[in-house]
Amino acid sequence: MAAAMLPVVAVASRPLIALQQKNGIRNIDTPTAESACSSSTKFVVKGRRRWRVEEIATCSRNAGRNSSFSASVDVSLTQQQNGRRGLTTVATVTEAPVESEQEKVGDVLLEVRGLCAVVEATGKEILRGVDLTIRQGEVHAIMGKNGSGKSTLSKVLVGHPDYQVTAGTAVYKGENLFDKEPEERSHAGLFLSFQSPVEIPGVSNMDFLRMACNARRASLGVPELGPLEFYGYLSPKLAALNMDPSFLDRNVNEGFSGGEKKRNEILQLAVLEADMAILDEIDSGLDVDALRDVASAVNGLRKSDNAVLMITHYQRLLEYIKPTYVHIMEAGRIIKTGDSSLASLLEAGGYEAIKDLA
Ligand SMILES: Nc1ncnc2c1ncn2[C@@H]1O[C@H](COP(=O)(O)OP(=O)(O)OP(=O)(O)O)[C@@H](O)[C@H]1O
Repeated sequence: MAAAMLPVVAVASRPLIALQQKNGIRNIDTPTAESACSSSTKFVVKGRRRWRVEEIATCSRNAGRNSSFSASVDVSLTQQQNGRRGLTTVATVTEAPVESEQEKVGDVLLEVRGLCAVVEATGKEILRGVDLTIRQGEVHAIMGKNGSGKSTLSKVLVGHPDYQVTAGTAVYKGENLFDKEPEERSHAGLFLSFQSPVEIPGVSNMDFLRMACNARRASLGVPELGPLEFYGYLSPKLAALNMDPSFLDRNVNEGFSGGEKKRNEILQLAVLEADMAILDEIDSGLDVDALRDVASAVNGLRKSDNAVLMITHYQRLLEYIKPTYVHIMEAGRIIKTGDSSLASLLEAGGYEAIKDLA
């Protein structure tokens, strides 16, 4: 039986996160996971009865996502009967990135586990076990067929009274989100832009925005803004959205066109400087210019310590606001997660195209 102690060369010291044995080689022992990829590591290769392992031929490394590396360990073998030489890959090793090379990964902002929710009035189950982790600095997009539960998820997270949580957890900034009243969630920086923003007759947009802004500032322990100061704070945000100042004097969303309502939602987001913005179909009903304005305003608000969760049906929005992850929701669950290529696949081939993806 061939057995050899093989030095693995030229692989930096990184924690081993996966070792896959190839080509019929069994029992590749690594001393410890930690040292598996260090230059002094020796693999014990057994199991090729008629082949003698000569030496490591190559040990190549490829950069992968998140600065991880995969190493392919090749050895040259000699067939004992006839001396024929061959080359085979005996293992692929996936290494975690060393600390200095790691992309900055933000702290977890929102962690949802096994979330189930029903319509309060009827008991109809809509969410059937949603799992979702959102870190600071990330943009998540949720796509899915009509009626799959996307809006319900966003409304449950902000505490909409139409829904009752029946199972699961949601931890936001380390605290149980469901222990908080909707208002407290908002003060804690959770923001939902509604798919169909409501009109508030009798309340001027300016007063509404200042009230919301000051409530958030009070909860953060920073001084409230008077009318003049607030106008100074608001003006650049209004300009970023290409909104006419006359919108401030009108009642909240009253008589606004669909696109104007969406811009107004993002103006609210900008004023509140939310940490976790949930944007439910902000692209619906927007003309091309409005979509660009709204998307660039959202991009302008992104920081390393906040995050965005957007619900959309179309890849178009994701061309402007680049997602870190794209999730597909079906029947009240997230059934697939990937990068923006998932949205491209969906756009090209519909939901049928992603049905069979692993
Ligand atoms: N308050 C409610 N009362 C009754 N049914 C509801 C209620 N809220 C949601 N539903 C139902 O739950 C399902 C999911 O609705 P939801 O709005 O979350 O879907 P969605 O994925 O956002 O759909 P769309 O892409 O069409 O906006 C739908 O069948 C909807 O009719």
